Amino acid sequence: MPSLLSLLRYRLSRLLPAEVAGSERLKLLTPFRHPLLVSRHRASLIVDRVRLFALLFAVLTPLWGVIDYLAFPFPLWAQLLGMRLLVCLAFFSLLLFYRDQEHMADAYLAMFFLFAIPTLFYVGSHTLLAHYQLTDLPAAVAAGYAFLPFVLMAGLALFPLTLLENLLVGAVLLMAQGIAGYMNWSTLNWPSFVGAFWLLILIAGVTSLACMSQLAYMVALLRRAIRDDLTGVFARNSGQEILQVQWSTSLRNNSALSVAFIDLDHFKQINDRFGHAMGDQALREASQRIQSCMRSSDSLVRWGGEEFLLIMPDTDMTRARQALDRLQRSGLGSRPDGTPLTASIGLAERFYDRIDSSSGLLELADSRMYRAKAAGRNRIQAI
Ligand SMILES: Nc1nc2c(ncn2[C@@H]2O[C@H](COP(=O)(O)OP(=O)(O)OP(=O)(O)O)[C@@H](O)[C@H]2O)c(=O)[nH]1
Repeated sequence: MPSLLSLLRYRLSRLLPAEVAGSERLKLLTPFRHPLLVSRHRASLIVDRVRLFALLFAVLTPLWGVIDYLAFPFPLWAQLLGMRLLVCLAFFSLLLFYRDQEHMADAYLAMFFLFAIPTLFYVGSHTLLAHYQLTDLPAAVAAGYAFLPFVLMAGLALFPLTLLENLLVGAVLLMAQGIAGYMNWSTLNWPSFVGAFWLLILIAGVTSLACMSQLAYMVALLRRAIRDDLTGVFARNSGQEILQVQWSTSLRNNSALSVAFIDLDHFKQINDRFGHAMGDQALREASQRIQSCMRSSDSLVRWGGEEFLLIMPDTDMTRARQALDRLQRSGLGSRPDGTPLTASIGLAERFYDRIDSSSGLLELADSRMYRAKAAGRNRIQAI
């Protein structure tokens, strides 16, 4: 029995892409606590997909007018064409003029526009079609208008969304379809409508899986691109991006921003005496120790070989100093000979040091780190 249970657990765990680490799996469920870079890249990917969708719809919507012209009497086809041209204009405007700032709020707004435009068209076209008694080919073409929610639901699969986001959008689409049926907007008869509604629910389920697996691959690829292989903390390139974002945020919110350079002391000796593998182990342990003392909003970056940058948003000099004192007390691990591994730390803060650029803040923290080295190592230099 236990072996059956463990087999089941194993099989279930294999349903998720293997690239996604255990701790990352929760990120597939809700958008909360996504790391800054994941949110930024996800937001810009979603807005790019919205643009792709908008281009596709902007081109296809007026083209369908030819079929309306062949199937429907005048003035129905002309009224529908008028609506289609408006929709085309709205999609082109979304494609050309929507500006995103790599925030999830922008991504949600872009998706809202993308889905609102066809929804308005859906309501408008059904209101119009309801005034005509259509039979044969015109009735068959009119039935096609009922399938727009299916196109939207399936199109959702293009986006890297969490389960919660997907359920919310899916629920709105299902609700809209339900209301359309209740108000008799649908061009389908009741039995066909109910069958179609079930189909829409099934598509919603498949779409959720597609969205989550897209997100899973995005998170995994991003981790590889932005993380340092050895320690798992942010690599230098992503650290520079994070610093830029945090600097802009601190300017916008008029909030504190502290950065600290942490350089391990006499690290070369570990490599020279005990070998590179032991050096690697010491680097991994030190980075874990630093991370365990940080807040979840702080970012740890491996800036160079044995040098780390700690970025602490919303943290003034006093609180940053307290955090680093705590780190020094808890230690950075031990060297292979059992003696403590120490670091020289240079700390700078935007308001306290009256700094007006992110590069100035970095330079000051770096120069203070060198002063900590010169003053005898294993210390924090904050002035
Ligand atoms: N094992 C290992 N060593 C590394 C890695 N990256 C850099 N190093 C080593 O880190 C050492 C840094 O040496 P130094 O710049 O002289 O610094 P230090 O010995 O810590 O001396 P101080 O900073 O002055 O206290 C070099 O021996 C590098 O080879 C790495 O990924 N793994």
